[in-house]
Amino acid sequence: MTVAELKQVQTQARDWLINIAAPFWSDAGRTPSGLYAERLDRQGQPNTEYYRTFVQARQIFSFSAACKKGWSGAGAEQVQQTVDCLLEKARRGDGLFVHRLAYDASVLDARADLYDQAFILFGLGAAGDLLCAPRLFDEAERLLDVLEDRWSDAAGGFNEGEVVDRSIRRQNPHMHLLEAFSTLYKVSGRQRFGDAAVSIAELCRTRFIDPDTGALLEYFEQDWRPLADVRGQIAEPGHCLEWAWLFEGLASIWGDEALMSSDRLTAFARTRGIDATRGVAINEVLTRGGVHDDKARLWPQTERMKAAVSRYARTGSDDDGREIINAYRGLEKYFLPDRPELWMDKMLRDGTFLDELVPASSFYHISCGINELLDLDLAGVQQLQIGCKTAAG
Ligand SMILES: O=P(O)(O)OC[C@H]1O[C@@H](O)[C@@H](O)[C@@H](O)[C@@H]1O
Repeated sequence: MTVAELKQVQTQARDWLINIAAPFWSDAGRTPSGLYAERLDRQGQPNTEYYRTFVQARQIFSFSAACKKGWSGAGAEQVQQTVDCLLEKARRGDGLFVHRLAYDASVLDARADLYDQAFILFGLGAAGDLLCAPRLFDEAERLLDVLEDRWSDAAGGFNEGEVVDRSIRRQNPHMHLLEAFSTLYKVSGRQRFGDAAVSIAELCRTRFIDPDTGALLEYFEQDWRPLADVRGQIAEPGHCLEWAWLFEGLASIWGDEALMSSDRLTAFARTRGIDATRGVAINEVLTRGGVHDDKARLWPQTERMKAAVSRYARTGSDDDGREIINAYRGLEKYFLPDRPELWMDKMLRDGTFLDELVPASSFYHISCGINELLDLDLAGVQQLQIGCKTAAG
């Protein structure tokens, strides 16, 4: 692995984001009511059945990121329009946001879900930053007030709300809360968001991570003990790497705890969760050994890349550098060969893909991964490597 190879991957990724994907997705299926497309067919035509609020919030992030990376399309105007639309049409009287909207932005499913609220917080952070609008950070604080008041749980973390089965608890929405709080802290500097991020990180370290293997567990009892059946053994390599990336970003306020957890999560995912034949990160393994779901969705590839990039910036190691390239090459397999602005989501064991609509929701994963990659300061890493060699010699 050479720095030239990493530079080449950065150039390819930037070109894909700025010249191929952002211009296409900002236009295809955008509704007059101010919503981004939810799903497209493989000819690029939208399916208008429903619009999930968390996908809108994810797109707000994606287009904000593309603008910040130099895309000069209609990004900021659209972000403003979609944020306004969500605040006006998707917010309930109690301050929580609904689950689904219709094509005209009327409410289709008024239930509130924690995962959705996490992405609303995240989108408010990204939009507040792009539009230089601190009032959007105020809106995020308002939503956090409601979550703390209504859904915080005595055993730690939050209840999941009105959509999912609440007889079990899951780490997943908490991971996205950490992502949202970290972003809001970074862009607003408000300590409240930093404190909220650290409190979720502590919950992960003490409850979600299996002390024996270092893997991230998924499913829990109400008091955060892992479920006694096989679900309590499931680990998703993509999530292990997603948390590792979040922890790398949290090191400045959480210190060594963050880096130690990232090291263990990454080691588990890389040893157990990569299928060398297909060159991709797979969906699910079991902590006691064995694979639980050998399909490989698109998003674990971007988490593999994000973890590798953030770690490479810290370690400068060849292993992390090579992982960046392997992860990007794995991700490219999901782009349609004749229409690279579109993607497939679920790779099967034989390397073929399920034939389904193209989910807009994956644009968030890809643009987040590319954003991280483009932020990588290769000259800085080279300085770090020289410093390490000098110290060792
Ligand atoms: O299927 P979509 O909505 O694109 O999400 C894909 C995945 O994103 C990740 O960040 C996690 O939240 C996963 O639990 C989720 O399945």
